[in-house]
Amino acid sequence: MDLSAITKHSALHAKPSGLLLQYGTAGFRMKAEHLDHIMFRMGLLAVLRSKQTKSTIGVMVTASHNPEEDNGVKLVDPLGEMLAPSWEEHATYLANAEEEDMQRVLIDISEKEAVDLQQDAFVVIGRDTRPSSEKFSQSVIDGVTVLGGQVHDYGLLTTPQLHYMVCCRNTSGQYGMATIEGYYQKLSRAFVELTKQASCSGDEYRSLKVDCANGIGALKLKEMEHYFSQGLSVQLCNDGTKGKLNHLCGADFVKSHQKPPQGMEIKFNERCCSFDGDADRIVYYYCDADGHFHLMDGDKIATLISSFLKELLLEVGENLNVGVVQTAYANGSSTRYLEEVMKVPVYCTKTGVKHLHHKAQEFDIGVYFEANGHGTALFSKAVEDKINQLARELEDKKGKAAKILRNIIDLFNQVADRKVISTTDAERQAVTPPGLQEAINDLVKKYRLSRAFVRPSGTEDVIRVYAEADSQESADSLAHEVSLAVFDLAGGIGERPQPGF
Ligand SMILES: CC(=O)N[C@H]1[C@@H](OP(=O)(O)O)O[C@H](CO)[C@@H](O)[C@@H]1O
Ligand SMILES: [Mg+2]
Repeated sequence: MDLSAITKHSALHAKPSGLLLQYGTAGFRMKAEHLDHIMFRMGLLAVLRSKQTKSTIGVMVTASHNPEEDNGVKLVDPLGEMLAPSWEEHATYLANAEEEDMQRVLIDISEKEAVDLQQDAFVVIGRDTRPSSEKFSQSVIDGVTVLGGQVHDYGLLTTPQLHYMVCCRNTSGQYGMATIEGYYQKLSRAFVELTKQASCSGDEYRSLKVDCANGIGALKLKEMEHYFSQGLSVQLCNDGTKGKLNHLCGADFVKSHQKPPQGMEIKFNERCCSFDGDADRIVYYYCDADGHFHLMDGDKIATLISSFLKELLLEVGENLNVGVVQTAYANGSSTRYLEEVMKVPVYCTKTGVKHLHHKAQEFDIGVYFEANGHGTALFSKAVEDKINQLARELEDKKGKAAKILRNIIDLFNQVADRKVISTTDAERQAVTPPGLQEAINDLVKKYRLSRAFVRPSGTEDVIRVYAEADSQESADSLAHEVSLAVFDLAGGIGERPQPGF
């Protein structure tokens, strides 16, 4: 380690004094103006992680669904998973070190993790379309190079694409080619094959309106469109030519407001979907003949995927262990349906893809989705080998089902992201401040089929309130009452919460 070079370069990316940040639900997120030092330091950390794992590490510059003025950064571990929890702690430690402590902190982390400093390091970088992202990826590159690491900057990428690149590079191309071309080829081939195998493949099933949240999804879908040939026709809305990133559009807006995004006109039965700012969430929706809006969120997607997989497995005659993983934000009726009707075991983890991903790895096939549209299906290596073999050996109906399963495996990009209020029981119960959980319990009792919980966000400076009940009015009213309890018991500031949003 050239310690004097590190000190010199670090001073060019100086930390605002007194600023303390934490590696949260999905990395660091903040107003962009406070983040330059974090970018440089995450470049340094990525080199140490790369040396320790002797693998390529990814760095994604994005703040996903947050407003355009924010930015953020997350590290991607060797198999495309989110950074290991112990390294999240190192990230927070390094992010908060004062300038004069930088050398000591880097040495500390290297010693704790037995990093061989002589080892080569390789880091790949991607970024979203925020105005601040390009400059920030330069700061990451500065951090990587000053510690002697090599860099490949992929430039503009979606988060799932960066995860894919990292996995390809660390599996010597077995997962796919580590190029944008390789990504489009692998996914579109599986998709086109699947549409040929599907029983309903008329034209009306092949068009989709896509709300791209005015973000990176628009650029990348435009590139990918050509690979679908006749398989899919997409119409892009909110493609970034006019509107602001994530403003009144995108998956987060559609999910939390339960209405269509601005900038998209929906006709009866048109198939529509929304991405978020880094295109790692998707939610689907349509309007019925009466103009009513129907959202197919992560809960619904998980239910559809797991029932489809179970049907195919029954067809091929394989009895595999399929599980679904959700968070506390999953609607109670989806959990009941999965457990009682589908007879699928359902598990609840803390918010954040890393927690769901980890749990889903325990199954032969683990389907996980956050209600907001983050998710995928994971197939164990043994299951993947078995399905490949069945697809080769079986014929007729069984063979067809095995081939469909084979294409589904390729289509799901399986590499994944792995204060005053504190919570327990997968965040469904508030432990502090005293009296808050009791107040919530009393409010929930007033409504039928209701649930409610609160937790501090890990990506924004807010407390999130969740409520469900047997009608929209009851859910809104419960949400309002719970937010008042939070305001009163957790020291709310500013105006008291108003009903509705
Ligand atoms: C309720 C909700 O949607 N929370 C989101 C949000 O985290 P918070 O910690 O709630 O701010 O952003 C995360 C990253 O995108 C996502 O994984 C998570 O599901
Ligand atoms: Mg995102």
